[in-house]
Amino acid sequence: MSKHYLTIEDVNKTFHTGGNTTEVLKQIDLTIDRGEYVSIIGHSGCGKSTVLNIVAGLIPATSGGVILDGKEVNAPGPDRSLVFQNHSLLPWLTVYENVAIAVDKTFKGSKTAAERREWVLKNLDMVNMSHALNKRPAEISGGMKQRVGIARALAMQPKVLLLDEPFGALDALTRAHLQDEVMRIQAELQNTVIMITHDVDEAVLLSDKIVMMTNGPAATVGEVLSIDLPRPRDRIALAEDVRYNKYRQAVLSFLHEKQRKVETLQQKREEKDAQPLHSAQSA
Ligand SMILES: Nc1ncnc2c1ncn2[C@@H]1O[C@H](COP(=O)(O)OP(=O)(O)OP(=O)(O)O)[C@@H](O)[C@H]1O
Repeated sequence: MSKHYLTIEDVNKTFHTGGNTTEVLKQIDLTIDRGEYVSIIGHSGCGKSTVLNIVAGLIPATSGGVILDGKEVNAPGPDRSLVFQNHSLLPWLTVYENVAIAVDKTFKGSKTAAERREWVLKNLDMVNMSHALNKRPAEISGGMKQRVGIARALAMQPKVLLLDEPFGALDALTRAHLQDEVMRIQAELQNTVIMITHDVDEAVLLSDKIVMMTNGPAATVGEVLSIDLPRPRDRIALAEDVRYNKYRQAVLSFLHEKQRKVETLQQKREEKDAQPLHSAQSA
């Protein structure tokens, strides 16, 4: 058995829709240790959310599988919490109630009502939302909603926190602020996190490891980069840091230069394959 906390093993995913077959993921292999913060980065549509949804148990892999803490994942479960880019709070419930509903469901048998209440308050305090307990989602900003979503996910004490572009819809300042909060919380709780992002700086700042995916169809893991920067990390100080800039450059180079080379090679191969047919037609 793998010694890693989470193993994604030879995962392939093909979608069949309306008579079309699309091979989205091909042979995804990835190992993640307990407490690791892992980002997945790759061009739009390559299959990042599909990987996350498979780990969440929301969709099955066509072949291969996911093992979390020694158990195969084949359905959603409270051991994995998912936070989406567009917060998914229930609009008719208050901030407090949105977290309480998840806490009550998860801990009904193991915590008393008073303990559950305290736990909800603690998690909302952790994301600095104690001042808005009785507000409804429509009355708070996008960044605040996202904080409540993160508090709700953390409050369930999942084995793995799955973040699908959690800061994607936020303005730059709110985004930076929330990234700092997530780093602070991570330092305290040592969660195992898989985060999808399009933002190279965000990936380097937050991660222990960056997984770079190749372009689809049939996307796979292109490279895995370990980010060996000491924590706590300070964005201002890091902007001048040679290692930080080297990591940043490595990700940019993968996304823009290496991918282009692969695409050019593919294009040349396709053109070569098409040539006899083309010559025969024009003859
Ligand atoms: N349920 C589905 N049925 C058919 N095709 C799907 C389904 N879900 C995803 N796809 C296809 O799989 C591919 C990968 O989608 P996915 O959302 O995983 O990519 P992504 O890398 O997360 O994209 P983005 O960065 O734009 O959010 C896309 O071509 C998409 O159209």
